[in-house]
Amino acid sequence: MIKQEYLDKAAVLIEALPYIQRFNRKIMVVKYGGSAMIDEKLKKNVIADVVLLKLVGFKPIIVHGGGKEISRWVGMVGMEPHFVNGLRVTDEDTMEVAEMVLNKVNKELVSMVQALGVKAVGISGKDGCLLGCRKKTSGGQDIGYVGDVTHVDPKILYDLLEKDFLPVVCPIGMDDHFHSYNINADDAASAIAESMQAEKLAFLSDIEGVLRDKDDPSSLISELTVSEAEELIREGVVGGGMIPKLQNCIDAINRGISRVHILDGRIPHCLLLEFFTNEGIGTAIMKDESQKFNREFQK
Ligand SMILES: Nc1ncnc2c1ncn2[C@@H]1O[C@H](COP(=O)(O)OP(=O)(O)O)[C@@H](O)[C@H]1O
Ligand SMILES: CC(=O)N[C@@H](CCC(=O)OP(=O)(O)O)C(=O)O
Repeated sequence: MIKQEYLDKAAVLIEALPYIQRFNRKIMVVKYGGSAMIDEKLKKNVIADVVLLKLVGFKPIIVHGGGKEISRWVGMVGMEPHFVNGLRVTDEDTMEVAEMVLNKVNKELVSMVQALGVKAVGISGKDGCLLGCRKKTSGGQDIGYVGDVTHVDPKILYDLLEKDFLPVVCPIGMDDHFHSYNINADDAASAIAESMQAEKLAFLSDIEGVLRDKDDPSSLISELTVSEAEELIREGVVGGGMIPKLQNCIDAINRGISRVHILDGRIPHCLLLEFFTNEGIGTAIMKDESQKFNREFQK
């Protein structure tokens, strides 16, 4: 007997067939945040969705975080994690731990993809000079080896896609002097999506999407134009990590990505439901002139 979960997936995909054909071979960047990697089953669900996207003809690229795991290891080696405006203060020791942990998470995700029969290659932003950066400061404050992406060289990603590999990228970059920097994974994902003019950019987090009241999941805003998103930031409706995330979405749209999505990576089949159903499950952000309330499979 066929398992119900496969039948559900098949139903979503059958409904989405015209869309799948229209966007065949288009690049999708999926930012998979550490807060949505809470257990093995959920991780497997997300990876299964990404693999399915690849099998039906898209070209997905995973850019992952691992903030929670880095903090756990920083604690294990007897240091205290510190953040300024959501960015990890990264001294030399922290940089070493962050790079080790992100590489570990990277290879775990690669294994999970490969366990489903699709070949993946895990790289950091240092490989092939993918992510060039310079030292970032936060409000004039020195926060150590935190990088601002200044340049993306996507050649390595095009080469991997061309050879049919699924790229898995961790957010470590290099400056002009080949020093390693810790880059916020949202920044890395949007920089990559912009440089490749991806069809889609999706941020998987541990919240339903953008909420009018952050403690009330039923206040989910399903669709937002850039102006509305800017207003939510100005009015203080969004706070914490959602401010830079939404700003990244706005910037990505202003730089040519047509739709960007913020969704809950803890929901089974979140990517399929967001991309391939008219209602979606998260928040879709789009240009001001886009047609709202008619996702038409997120045109
Ligand atoms: N209006 C809002 N809607 C949704 N999330 C919000 C809002 N305001 C603040 N947040 C916070 O932003 C967080 C998401 O950002 P962040 O923790 O940086 O995500 P991630 O670690 O997955 O990249 C949510 O968990 C929530 O606590
Ligand atoms: C500079 C900075 O803060 N870098 C992040 C990189 C990982 C990340 O962004 O992970 P999530 O997506 O899981 O938050 C960090 O060290 O936590």
